[in-house]
Amino acid sequence: MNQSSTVPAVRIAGLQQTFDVNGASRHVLDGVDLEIRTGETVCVVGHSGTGKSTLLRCVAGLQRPSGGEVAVAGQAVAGPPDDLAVVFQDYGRSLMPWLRIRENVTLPLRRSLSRQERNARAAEALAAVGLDGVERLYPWQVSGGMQQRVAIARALAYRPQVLLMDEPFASVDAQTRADLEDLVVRIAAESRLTLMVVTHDIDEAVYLGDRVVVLAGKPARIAADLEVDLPPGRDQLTTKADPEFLRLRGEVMSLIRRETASIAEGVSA
Ligand SMILES: Nc1ncnc2c1ncn2[C@@H]1O[C@H](COP(=O)(O)OP(=O)(O)OP(=O)(O)O)[C@@H](O)[C@H]1O
Repeated sequence: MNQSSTVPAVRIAGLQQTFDVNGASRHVLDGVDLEIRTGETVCVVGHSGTGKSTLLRCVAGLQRPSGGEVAVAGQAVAGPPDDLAVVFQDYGRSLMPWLRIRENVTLPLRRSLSRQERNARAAEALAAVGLDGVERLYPWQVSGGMQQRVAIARALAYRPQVLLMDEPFASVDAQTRADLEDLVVRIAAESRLTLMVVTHDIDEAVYLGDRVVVLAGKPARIAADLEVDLPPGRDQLTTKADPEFLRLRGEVMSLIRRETASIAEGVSA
């Protein structure tokens, strides 16, 4: 076994995050430990405000943790890592409306590749997300679901080793969401891409993930780290009716419900 296959794609150890809010200290994450293997998809779920996005931002190098360590491909994170891309929920803010779709996709490659190489990458990435022939349109000339595909294509064109997604499908309708979930399942299966997906949606987490991690508590820690033992080749109808899918979904839901109940008790106490 070569050494690179033993180094986790993402390693989070003893992560602490405290924010200073109007002079008061808010302890959000308390000793989070998580390793994600190369090629694995890990979905992070938890109650609203638990610290899921904060955790993702620490991995993306957009938030400096108060304590602990984060490493991507064995390198300590001190700023946005080279081999990592992020897709956010709000495609409307992440795409530049004054740039055509091709230029939006090639934007992160402007310094590193020639125009010809950039355009070839854009064509390949747009084809991978099922968007051939839209290169010359502006983002506002296509639907919301298509805009989120453009944001995913931009991340893929960069050819990252690790892709982070923060509520990537929260702003699209249910059918588009299912299509985008299937797109991500296909991309993850076809590549060695390592994926960390933050989502509110428990069904989505179990459907996409090789593992589902539940973040809970105030301050939050990992309350559960569950292997998703479902057959490969996921399908919206058969996978979501599989007894193992339903069992896992129920387990995650009860963990989050327990958390919601304890927060409510804390508020009324
Ligand atoms: N820069 C910051 N300064 C102060 N507080 C912050 C900051 N970023 C996040 N927080 C607080 O940290 C907590 C966790 O926020 P975070 O956005 O990570 O939660 P989340 O689980 O992603 O929530 P949601 O599911 O609602 O998006 C919240 O109480 C939030 O207000």
